[in-house]
Amino acid sequence: MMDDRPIPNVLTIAGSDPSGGAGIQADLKAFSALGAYGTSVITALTAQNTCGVRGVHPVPVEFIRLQLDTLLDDVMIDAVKIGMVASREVAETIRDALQSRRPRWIVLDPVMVAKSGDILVDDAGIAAVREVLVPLADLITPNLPEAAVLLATPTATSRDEMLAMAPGLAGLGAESVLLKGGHLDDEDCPDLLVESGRATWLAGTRIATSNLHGTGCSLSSAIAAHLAQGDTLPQAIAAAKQWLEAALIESRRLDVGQGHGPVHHFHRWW
Ligand SMILES: Nc1ncnc2c1ncn2[C@@H]1O[C@H](COP(=O)(O)OP(=O)(O)OP(=O)(O)O)[C@@H](O)[C@H]1O
Ligand SMILES: Cc1ncc(CO)c(N)n1
Repeated sequence: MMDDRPIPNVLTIAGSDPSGGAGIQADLKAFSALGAYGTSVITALTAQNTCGVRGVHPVPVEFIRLQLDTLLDDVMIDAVKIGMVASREVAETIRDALQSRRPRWIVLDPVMVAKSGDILVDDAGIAAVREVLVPLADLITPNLPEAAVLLATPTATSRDEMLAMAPGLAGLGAESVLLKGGHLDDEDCPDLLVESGRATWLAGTRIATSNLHGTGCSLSSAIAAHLAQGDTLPQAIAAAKQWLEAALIESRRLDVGQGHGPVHHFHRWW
């Protein structure tokens, strides 16, 4: 059957994860699994596996700028997902590049800590992301510890405490916020969408798996891929959550590492 629908271009600006479950690698897999053409600008190399992070090697800021300018001078980007940003200089470089050639959609995952508990971005980097990049974003996707750091409040431990964070999160300056409830000690996995000051619960069934490496990266990239194809924000989030739930379930077929393994991004294909 002929299919003439145009395929959108999506960009990830993030760090590399050699184990393939998080960072740039997860983002490109999510874009490809969900019908978007993936491009990437790498902000840092990490030496990590499913058990932990052994090293971080930041890409010099001038070379991040060169990657961004070289790509954006040539390729029209429909949606961008921003992940690991570790310094103010990098945050400002990304802001400047995106302001002159702004994609329709900017999704920001405020990455701070890997699933292993290792720190990827220090306090100064986090402050820079909050001040420089969050106000540019159509959507930010903090998990509970990330939301607590962004607001300088204790980490929410219940749905009521998640709801209580909504006004503060809305005040950070992004258009919308998806507060992810994966870290809640709850039999479900509820996420809270805060859009135009309105908070909506998005239900999620908690899947019993330790394959949780890169769930946040994969979700934000899946949302960007759907937005680039014309979905509204609530449609894109619903579709991305449905895809991630199946990717978590089908991760049982993967045998990757001894720690927190990856999700199965391509479960719809193989
Ligand atoms: N065990 C689980 N079962 C089903 N959904 C889950 C589970 N854990 C997390 N999720 C969902 O996955 C998405 C990502 O949430 P999570 O809080 O794990 O992100 P994260 O901590 O940023 O991930 P990472 O840092 O590993 O990239 C959310 O929609 C969350 O509700
Ligand atoms: C490079 C990279 N980005 C983000 C995360 C968060 O999951 C990770 N573990 N590694």
